Amino acid sequence: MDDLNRFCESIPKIELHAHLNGCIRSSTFRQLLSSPTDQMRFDTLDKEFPMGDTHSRMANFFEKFSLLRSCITNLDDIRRITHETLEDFISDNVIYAELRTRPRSFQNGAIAASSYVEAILETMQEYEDKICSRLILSIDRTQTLEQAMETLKLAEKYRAQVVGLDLSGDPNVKSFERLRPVFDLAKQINLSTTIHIGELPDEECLNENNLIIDYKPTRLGHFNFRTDDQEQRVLKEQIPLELCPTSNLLTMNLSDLSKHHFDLFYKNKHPLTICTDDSGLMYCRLSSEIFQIVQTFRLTKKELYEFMFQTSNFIFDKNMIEFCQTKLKNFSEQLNLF
Ligand SMILES: CNc1ncnc2c1ncn2[C@@H]1O[C@H](COP(=O)(O)O)[C@@H](O)[C@H]1O
Repeated sequence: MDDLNRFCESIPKIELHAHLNGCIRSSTFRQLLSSPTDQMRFDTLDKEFPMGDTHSRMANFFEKFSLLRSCITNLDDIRRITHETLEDFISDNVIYAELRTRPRSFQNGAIAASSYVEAILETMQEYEDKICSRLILSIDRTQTLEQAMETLKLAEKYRAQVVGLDLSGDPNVKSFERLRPVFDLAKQINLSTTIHIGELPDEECLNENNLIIDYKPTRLGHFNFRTDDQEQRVLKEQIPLELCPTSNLLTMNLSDLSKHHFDLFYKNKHPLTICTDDSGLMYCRLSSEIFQIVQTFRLTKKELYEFMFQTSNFIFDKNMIEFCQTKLKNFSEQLNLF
């Protein structure tokens, strides 16, 4: 492993865009789906992502997601996934992580969505001395306004560890306008928000981008497809962007990372963070995502250090900014970096 790669591994890292059920290790998925009749499900997950355009890639992506979610059937499963996800981030020197998930109930509602959230929060708490982790609750684009409101209520109930609200799911479903009242309420109670934006190149998606930018969430996810005007607005408003290289490359159907919009926003000194999105599904780690960016866009060690430092400014739990910055400063002093 070369020096730069090692540096990307050892630098204290911040992960701000990781979907919990997208982080399931494939070995765990296989164990959870242990019945022989599950061969079809294994085959679906093993299928390579199709070549095709963004729409067909996205369809395949979401088919895989519903499979991953289907293997979590009780609270022990979600505790295990949380535990393994945190272990994986710790082994990659991640010091602060915001995980996101859509609350769900089990056994036809006998086990409530609040128990799902509590199981994750308790597991996070067990790891507090090894990694600082916080939870973002996701609203899925297909959900009703009432369901979304329930998620907001859960976020309020567990406010100490739940630090934000996310909108995600199949971008073919344009639902921001319908769900906006919930996001307006989130703003009123000072709950941070992050919204997936610009995941498809179609006109409807571009139209929805305008509504999302008008709302001005705390952070935006991906922003793969956008108009020049939308790009300028996000730059002007300085809305931090969560970029996920492997995931973006795959869904945007880009031949190589040099065409990724990291370049444009980085050159404009825009607030940015590099994230994994779905490390289990994409077989990626945060250090390798960062390494690819550093290598492709020729960032120096100092630039990467500064990049990580600026990322710490827009984590949702503002009480932990100092913690992240101290860890980074200690790292640079130990290595005599500057
Ligand atoms: C291109 N990337 C993406 N775009 C949009 N939504 C995504 C996503 N990656 C993941 N999700 C959303 O997160 C859910 C899994 O996490 P939880 O089961 O809630 O923990 C997926 O079902 C999907 O709706």
